[in-house]
Amino acid sequence: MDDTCIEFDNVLAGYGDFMILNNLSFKARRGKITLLLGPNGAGKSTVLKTLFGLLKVRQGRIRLDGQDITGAGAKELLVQHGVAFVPQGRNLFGQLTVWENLELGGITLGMKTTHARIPEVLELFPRVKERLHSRASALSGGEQKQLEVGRALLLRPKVILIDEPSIGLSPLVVADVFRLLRRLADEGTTVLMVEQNVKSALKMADEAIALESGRLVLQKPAGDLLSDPNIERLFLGGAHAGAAQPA
Ligand SMILES: Nc1ncnc2c1ncn2[C@@H]1O[C@H](COP(=O)(O)OP(=O)(O)OP(=O)(O)O)[C@@H](O)[C@H]1O
Repeated sequence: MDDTCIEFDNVLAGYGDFMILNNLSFKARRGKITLLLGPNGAGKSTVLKTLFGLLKVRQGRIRLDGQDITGAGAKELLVQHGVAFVPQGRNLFGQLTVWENLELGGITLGMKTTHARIPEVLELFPRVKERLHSRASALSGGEQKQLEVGRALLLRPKVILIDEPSIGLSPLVVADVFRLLRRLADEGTTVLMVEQNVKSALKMADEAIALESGRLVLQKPAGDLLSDPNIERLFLGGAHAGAAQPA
């Protein structure tokens, strides 16, 4: 059986007249964690935004479980196709409480279903659970990221797009977030993630995709890349770091 969940087929997309994804094609498997790598500006975040309908696809197709979703908007993707997007940075309503942020996350479900699901989600995040009535802005960075992931999980998504979840978090919290993503994938959720913390992310991911100038330059099992002696040169010092060394 074909286990492709996400498929980019020759996708051209960008901002205004400036194209960032240049005929990008790749596949990500169902129930796996696929990591998007590449130098700054390669188009990694743009892949997530384009998939989530925030950028227009100028050419090519995007498919989800074989269904053409090209041109679908964020709301349709979220509600009808079960795609959740956790963008980079802070995306909570800081003045509202943890509970209120969760209620807003479930707005498309209706309050009855949302209230029934909130306790399930909180079981995953004991520290957030203890602070239900605190303002979201009063939580630590790690707790806020956990709340954002929890808010996305309320919708029981089949696909999670997550952009640099480790930014601003301590290594211990990053490990918690990665463990959670691993567990979700093992339970069948497809995860497509951008992460600068390349070595830690490769340890928990299944597959790695590398972009350069909006094109696919490599797709490999994450473990193979982790043991590749060129990894430092390729992804930790920028794609051209080796070439830039003085003779
Ligand atoms: N809203 C925007 N308007 C115009 N150009 C943008 C916008 N957002 C991003 N870009 C440009 O698109 C290119 C790709 O950006 P993107 O954020 O996808 O890269 P990235 O691979 O995720 O990089 P990074 O690792 O630095 O986050 C960059 O040149 C960036 O300047």
